[in-house]
Amino acid sequence: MHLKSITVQNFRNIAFAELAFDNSRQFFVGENAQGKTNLLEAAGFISALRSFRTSEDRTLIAHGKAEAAIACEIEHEKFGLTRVTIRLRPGGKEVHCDGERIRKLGDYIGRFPTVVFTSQDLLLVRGSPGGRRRWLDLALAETDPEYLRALQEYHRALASRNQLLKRGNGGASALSAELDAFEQPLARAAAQLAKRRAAGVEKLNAHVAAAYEKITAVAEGRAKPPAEPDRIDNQSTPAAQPEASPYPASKSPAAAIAYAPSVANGTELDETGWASQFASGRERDTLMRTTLSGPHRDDCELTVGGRPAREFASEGQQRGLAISLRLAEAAYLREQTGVNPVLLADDVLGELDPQRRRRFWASINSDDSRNQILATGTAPPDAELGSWQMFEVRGGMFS
Ligand SMILES: Nc1ncnc2c1ncn2[C@@H]1O[C@H](COP(=O)(O)OP(=O)(O)OP(=O)(O)O)[C@@H](O)[C@H]1O
Repeated sequence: MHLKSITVQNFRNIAFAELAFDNSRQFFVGENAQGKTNLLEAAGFISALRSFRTSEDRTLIAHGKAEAAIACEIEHEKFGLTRVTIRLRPGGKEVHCDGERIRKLGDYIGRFPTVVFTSQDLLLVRGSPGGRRRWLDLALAETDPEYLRALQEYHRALASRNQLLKRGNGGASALSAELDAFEQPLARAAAQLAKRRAAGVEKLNAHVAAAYEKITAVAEGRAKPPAEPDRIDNQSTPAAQPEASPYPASKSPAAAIAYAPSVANGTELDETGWASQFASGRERDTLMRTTLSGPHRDDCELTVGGRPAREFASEGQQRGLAISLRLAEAAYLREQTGVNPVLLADDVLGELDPQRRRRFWASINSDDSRNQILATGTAPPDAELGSWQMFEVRGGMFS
């Protein structure tokens, strides 16, 4: 899809901006705190009706204003020319798509995919599991309405179960009838989530590996196993040298993502299996006053050269991996929906070393589909990155 225009009103520090985009890529240049990210945030809002920076919609409304608005004209692979308008008020949002009021997120999410690249993406690699789960949930929810339904059902049932556990009067046996009632939908949704996450991550993994290989000179090959712990010279044993590997270095996967469910055999459990799983955790959960395991505690394991990226990858590799996750997300969305997402690159280019930066752009440009890219920076892009439609941003004004 292609954003042909965007109009933004009372959105953070943007009082009013009406921007028409040509068929090339758009670059927003300006000093810090001028409104560059705010514009990308508004553009990204059309995908899942949420900001990529905050879950608090009210913070998006300009100080002292009653409401904010975003309107986009989109050239879309499936729907043709489409107009989306969004009004944000402290009490909620109102969304229209070609004049039709959207009432359910499930009827809308995934129609207009965007993928955002920000400096915060490094947290996908280095941060806690919650960030990776949110990333995965969004990619899967945007491509699979059943996934979104299961996710919503799971979180509703989980919140009710936790509320009950917090009250906790009388221990697990006293609560058993009520727990039964909440664990039924919880188990149904958990079985769906685990199965769909496993399948989704497997597909994403192929894209992560391909993207990482494209943007990284895969000279890293197959990493050496760690030295034996009782050797004080910190040398690998001869058997652990790379030539002992049964795989040629160039064939070993450089980067990978794997589903790491919090319940080890979670992907094999059906609804009944999950129900007994939750039931068996009642004593412990009542004591701790919360549900300690389940899909809400899942993670994704990221590796480079077969080793956990968080502990062993270099800073450059971690940045490369974070960007690969986003490129993989874009490829996955395109593969699953047939719609080419708009890429929103928020000042990430400066953070990559020149070689990875070149490869990043080459990997995007080599794509048959040539995604539209809206990018920001405090300085104009290098000449080698080709031509852009340039906008200067100052105090929430665009010229
Ligand atoms: N609700 C709001 N109402 C008015 N202004 C706001 C609101 N929320 C944020 N701002 C202002 O928006 C500005 C930040 O804009 P933005 O995050 O787009 O910066 P930027 O141009 O991307 O800068 P950087 O290069 O530092 O990321 C700040 O001046 C901030 O005070």
